Amino acid sequence: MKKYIRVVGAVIVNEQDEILCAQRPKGKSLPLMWEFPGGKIEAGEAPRAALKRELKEEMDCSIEVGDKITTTVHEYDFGTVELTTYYAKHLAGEIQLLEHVDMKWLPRRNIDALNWAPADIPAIELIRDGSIEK
Ligand SMILES: Nc1nc2c([nH]c(=O)n2[C@H]2C[C@H](O)[C@@H](COP(=O)(O)OP(=O)(O)OP(=O)(O)O)O2)c(=O)[nH]1
Repeated sequence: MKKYIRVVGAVIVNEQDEILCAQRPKGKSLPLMWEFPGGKIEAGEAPRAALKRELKEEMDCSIEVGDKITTTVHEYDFGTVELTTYYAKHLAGEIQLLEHVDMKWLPRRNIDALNWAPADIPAIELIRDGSIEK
């Protein structure tokens, strides 16, 4: 059976209604694709706590986690990813790229212009269309 991987992603919105997009490194799964910062939920961990931990580890910043956007399940060749996205606010700490190769703040209406990881597409459409308030 395929690995089932529970992942959380932070949709960080700034005061200009731009969204933080992060580019994955070359040497890992989904090389150079764009994603929301975040990662795997550890055993026994609450999803929002996992998101805060991952943002500290990947970008050395602290966030406030807000409303859930959506949960989607996508089958990759390396496993099945269940991705849950949450709106979040950047609270403190200059964003560092400790795991990503690039980042962009994109206006909400333009976020579908990047080459997103396939699991992210339903969330991207909801965010772009503003179906969920931040
Ligand atoms: N953080 C994050 N991961 C995503 C998104 N979309 C998506 O398909 N994923 C996938 C990529 C990875 O396979 C998995 C996230 O796990 P991770 O970030 O801890 O994994 P990784 O491949 O970088 O690291 P590793 O397992 O090789 O140590 O979920 C997303 O928007 N954000």
